[in-house]
Amino acid sequence: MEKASISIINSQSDQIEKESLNSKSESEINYVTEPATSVPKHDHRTKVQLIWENITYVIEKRNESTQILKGVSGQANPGELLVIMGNSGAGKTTLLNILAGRLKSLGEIKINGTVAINGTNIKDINFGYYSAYVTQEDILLPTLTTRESLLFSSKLRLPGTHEEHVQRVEKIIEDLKLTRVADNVIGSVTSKGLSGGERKRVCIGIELITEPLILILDEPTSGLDSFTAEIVVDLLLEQARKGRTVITTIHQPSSGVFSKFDRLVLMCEGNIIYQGRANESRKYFGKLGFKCPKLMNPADYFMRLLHVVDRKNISEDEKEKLKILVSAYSTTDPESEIIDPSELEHLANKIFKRPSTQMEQFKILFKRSNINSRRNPIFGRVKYMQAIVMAVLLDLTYNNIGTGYSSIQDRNGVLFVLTMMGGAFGSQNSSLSFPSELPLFFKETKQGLYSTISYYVAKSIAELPNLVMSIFLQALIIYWAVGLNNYDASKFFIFYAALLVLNVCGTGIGYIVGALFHTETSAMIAEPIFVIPFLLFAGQFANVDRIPIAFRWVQYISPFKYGFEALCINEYTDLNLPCQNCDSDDCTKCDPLDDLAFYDSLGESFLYNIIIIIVFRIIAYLLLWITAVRVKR
Ligand SMILES: Nc1ncnc2c1ncn2[C@@H]1O[C@H](COP(=O)(O)OP(=O)(O)OP(=O)(O)O)[C@@H](O)[C@H]1O
Repeated sequence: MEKASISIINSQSDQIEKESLNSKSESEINYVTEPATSVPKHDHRTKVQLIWENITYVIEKRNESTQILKGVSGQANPGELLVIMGNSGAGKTTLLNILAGRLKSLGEIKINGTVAINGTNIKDINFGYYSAYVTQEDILLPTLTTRESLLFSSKLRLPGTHEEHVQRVEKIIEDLKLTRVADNVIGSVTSKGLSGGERKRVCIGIELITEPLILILDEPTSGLDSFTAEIVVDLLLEQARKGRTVITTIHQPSSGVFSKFDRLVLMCEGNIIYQGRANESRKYFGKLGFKCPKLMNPADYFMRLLHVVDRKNISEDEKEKLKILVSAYSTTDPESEIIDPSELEHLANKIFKRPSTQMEQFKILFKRSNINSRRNPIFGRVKYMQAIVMAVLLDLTYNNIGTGYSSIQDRNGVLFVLTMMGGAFGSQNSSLSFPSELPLFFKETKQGLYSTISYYVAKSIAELPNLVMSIFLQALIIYWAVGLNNYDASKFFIFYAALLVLNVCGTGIGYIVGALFHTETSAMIAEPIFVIPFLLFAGQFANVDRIPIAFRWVQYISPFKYGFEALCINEYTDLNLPCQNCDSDDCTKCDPLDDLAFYDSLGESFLYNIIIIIVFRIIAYLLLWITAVRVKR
């Protein structure tokens, strides 16, 4: 589309709206320069037209250049639902991401062309402030309810009092017809929750919180049945009718859904081959000789028409068809309406402000993580179950350990198993903690809703209470059933503290694994690779001279070494145990600590593990921060 061909049409209604806008005070209209006020943030009467011109997307790999988008131009108008369709691999998602400002030239990817809203290049403004992007995947916390998901998002995105947030959320729940499921948990593949359509509506609702002027969606109806898909499309139409500019890709719409589209962009092999009113598309292709049978869904017909069997070896017939479609399109003059560019001149040079301070972010994220760790079985039920089952098993094995000679071996055994469990279980559970939330973290961090440090600190602290409680229960059951320290109550709390510190060290290893491996499966597989060396090279579970020289240093940073040491020092100090089987009082007294070659004091072994906790957590934070920086790019 030539820019020159775009004329300014000021319809009567636009004029009336402009006049009413003009009658408002400057502060009311100019929401852009005053973002930190209360609702509503955007004035709906502000209309935004998105125009993209001559967009090319080229991948240059090893002297080979692949052109994915071949200089496409077009426009999306306020008050309309624009749907992008095309064959698989046509470049729909690529174009959508460029329009949303989510793709930039980087490395082998070269992007050219301009995307502008009302004459302002989106590169010159904080586009995310005016637009919202709904991803194809539903990125939500499965443990939160619909209402909670919207409320936390509202608090993270906008300033305002609790009452204002509640009011805004209730309105969205009502508008999106989610009242019936407002207090139902989102759920996931493994735990039943909302239906696919309801989940999609929650995702859209979350993006509507900031009242964006442009709503961009990637395949919002994927995986939904035709009835549910129609509900979602109706919702998008409602949003468009409120004055928003709505752009979406849609895969296989039913004829009912297709008939609802306002405008249609059809793509084939990186070209736009139709752009205009959806209800005129059938006629357009008919004129070109591609007649859609009367009873056939036009969307199905177009998909068949645009289908390319093998992109690398396009057949002569397909080439001919593509040539006709591309050349016919370039000679058409797609309808052109444009909003007066002066209307949003104030969009330029907009400086985005985070809606909340670090402390506010921390408080909101802490509350959200707290609910998640209470409801997520990995951090809640599973942790308690693990702790109690292992405690019972140890009790059955070491019950009433006594103070005889053989109890030394048993004590070493029970303390060793506890050491292993403490580090390994702590690490295993928390290695899944980040991956389960990373998609949401990436999305929100990309939107600039909070800093990595606020998220990290809030999450680490929120996950502690379950750990503290479950380890306390475990310690309580084991200590008294086994008869550790000959039932000396004063030493119970040191025993518990040593176990807890060890578990917290383990969670540090888990966080590092989770921050390095971004999916639950890869984190689960990688976790033992990180834990076992700490165990194997701790210097106590294999003779030091067996450990390869290159790995001997590992013992000095092994939480297992200091954890086991602390448990043993607490156990054997002041406990008189005979060195051989003998019943008399003058049996030689043993010093198991000497046999174990423990030369640190109790305080030192605690201190070293506390240092390890701090260092591991800093490493995990840095890894997460690096990932977040990469995602933002
Ligand atoms: N970074 C990239 N590296 C290599 N190829 C890419 C890259 N990005 C996109 N492509 C290729 O560009 C083409 C268009 O991709 P895009 O995801 O935009 O297609 P689409 O029309 O959305 O397809 P679908 O409907 O199947 O999702 C595809 O062949 C894809 O493999």
